[in-house]
Amino acid sequence: MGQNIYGVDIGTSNFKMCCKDKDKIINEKNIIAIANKKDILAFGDEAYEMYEKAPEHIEVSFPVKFGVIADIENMQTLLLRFFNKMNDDKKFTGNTDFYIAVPTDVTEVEKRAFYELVADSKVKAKNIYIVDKPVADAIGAGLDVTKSKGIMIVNIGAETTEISVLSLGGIVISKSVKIGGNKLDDSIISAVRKVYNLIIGSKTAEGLKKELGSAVQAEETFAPGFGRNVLSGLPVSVDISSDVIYSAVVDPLHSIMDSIKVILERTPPELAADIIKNGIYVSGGTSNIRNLEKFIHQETNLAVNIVENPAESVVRGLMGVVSNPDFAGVAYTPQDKNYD
Ligand SMILES: Nc1ncnc2c1ncn2[C@@H]1O[C@H](COP(=O)(O)OP(=O)(O)OP(=O)(O)O)[C@@H](O)[C@H]1O
Repeated sequence: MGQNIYGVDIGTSNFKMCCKDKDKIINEKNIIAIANKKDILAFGDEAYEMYEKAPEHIEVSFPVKFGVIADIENMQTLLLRFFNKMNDDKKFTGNTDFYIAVPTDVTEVEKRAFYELVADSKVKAKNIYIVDKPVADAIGAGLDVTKSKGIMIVNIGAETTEISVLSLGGIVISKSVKIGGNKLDDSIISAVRKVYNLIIGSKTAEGLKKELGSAVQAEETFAPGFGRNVLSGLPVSVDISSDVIYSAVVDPLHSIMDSIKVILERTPPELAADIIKNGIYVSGGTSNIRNLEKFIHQETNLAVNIVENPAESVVRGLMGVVSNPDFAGVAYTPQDKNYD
């Protein structure tokens, strides 16, 4: 009988899982495709291929909305599928412990749902621990969260941005706003329709964001956008300008900036001094957008550190908690926090 330890970061757009004994991270779309309301056709990246393309009898859905679990049954199925994939579909017979990253600025019931998801699932976890997502995020960024030093970490995901100030292994302030990469995609869809009379899907918008997106205005480049012309109704390909994409993404980025400024204003002065010295740490998939560092620096005058491989920072941090005894104190059970 072996024992293995898994870390999970259940995001709105992406599911991330790692395992202590395997040098492997699963990072796939958190999505499931079900036919005739009962047959699982595909999950993860394979199901995402079907998104916005499937006929009526196939439902392709994301079970997490705005960072919280909206569809427990499908999320449990996905957890088990990803767990089996991590184990190469071989039956694992030993003990399994789970470390789950949980957002902080949500209700206790919503937090507890993450615990129950794993507790009630067929992964048969022996022990389940919770780590606050911003704490795991900072550890994944390579920071020592246990010191009496203020750390500001901003995670810009798909539907939420979590802005937190940490010290001594705990959260001093944390605020979650419902703006992330998906808002940028929606904004691109509207702009492309307005400027080019072109209706595009969300996958095309996401592709344009990755290819042309920038948080500050940069030299104009073009990429093809495939969609349907509003007037003729016919499918067409149009060369989309990076200037149009920039104008679309800058508004939601400014809204995120406003929330960062609010948290900076509320940060106790001694911790603010540490943030001035060390800068702001930025993670989450959306922090991959070009020139974000420059944009946040222009707005705050603070140094900005974009975390390496920012979408996987939280799940890396969970493995940091497991492997470094100095971080043992940041993991807890619902009983410890009385949200039982
Ligand atoms: N190169 C890139 N440029 C811009 N955005 C990107 C890039 N790569 C990924 N993204 C965006 O990152 C987002 C996914 O990030 P992440 O995996 O951190 O989110 P999540 O954890 O699923 O969401 P949430 O934190 O809201 O629950 C998507 O909106 C995606 O389009």
